[in-house]
Amino acid sequence: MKQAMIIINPTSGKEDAPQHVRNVEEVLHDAGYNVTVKETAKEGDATHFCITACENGYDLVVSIGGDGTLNETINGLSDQDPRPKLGVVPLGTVNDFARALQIPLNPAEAIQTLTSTRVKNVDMGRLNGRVFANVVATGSLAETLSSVSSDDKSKFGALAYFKEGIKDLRNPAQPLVIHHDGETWEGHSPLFLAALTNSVGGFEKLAPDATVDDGLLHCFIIKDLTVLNTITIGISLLVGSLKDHKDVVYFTAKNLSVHSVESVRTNVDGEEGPPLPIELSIIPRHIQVIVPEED
Ligand SMILES: Nc1ncnc2c1ncn2[C@@H]1O[C@H](COP(=O)(O)OP(=O)(O)OP(=O)(O)O)[C@@H](O)[C@H]1O
Repeated sequence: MKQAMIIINPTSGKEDAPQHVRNVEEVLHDAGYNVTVKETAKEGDATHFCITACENGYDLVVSIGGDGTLNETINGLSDQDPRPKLGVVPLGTVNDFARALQIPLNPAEAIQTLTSTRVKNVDMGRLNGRVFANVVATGSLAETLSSVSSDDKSKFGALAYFKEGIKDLRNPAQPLVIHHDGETWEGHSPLFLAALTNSVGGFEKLAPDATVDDGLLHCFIIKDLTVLNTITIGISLLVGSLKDHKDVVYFTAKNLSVHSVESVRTNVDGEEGPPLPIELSIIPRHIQVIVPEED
């Protein structure tokens, strides 16, 4: 019999993960899986559960939670061989990974897609020793956006980031040095983003050219943030033209590093990451993710 592990974070999003578990168990059981359920109690649990699943030859791991739980799950999967397939039931407040893969944001619909026969080989990013699935952000605005509360994200969706971002106008941009593919960008920036997928912070058109298997980091440097350009940058973010904004530098890369003479923090897949310096690279088409059948 095939083996599946369900990894569930009971605190994700609206904290309604436990009520979906029975449904996931039933769907997977009907599809011929023997199912083990593991509930996380703290940071790092999802990674450890996932490593155990790999070591015991599981065929499928399902992450039920937000992008943070997903990040921990892929950190358990990434260095194992062989690796189970990954299923995702998005229950967080943002769910960028599910948005990028057209996995339904409605949990009941997402659960039905777990038996889909369609699988996509998805790029992962490496940041120093860890792996990420969606985005790395750094700079003062990234720090401010990290402090957006789950309550606000649930209430206002992606607009919660605008609400918090406006406050950042008071903070000075930080000095960053970014090396990529033999080039260097040096200057002050309130925000540097490296995205693997089109959806960042729930903004599905932030990086419209990014596909989950293109082998590229899509990078944006905001050069300046003023009252006036916050509005125009916000509009470009919504309509999918951020890379063309006059105060934005855009490039793609397979490897890059970011340094600063100041102490600067990062945000990785929506959770606090390590401080600078960071080295980023792509692991192309690394994880097999179950995605909905094509229409
Ligand atoms: N039982 C638990 N209690 C508290 N925190 C937990 C528990 N289990 C896991 N965590 C931590 O919660 C973090 C956030 O979880 P997750 O991303 O799934 O939810 P979210 O923050 O509501 O969603 P989103 O990232 O979409 O906003 C994870 O990175 C994990 O370390």
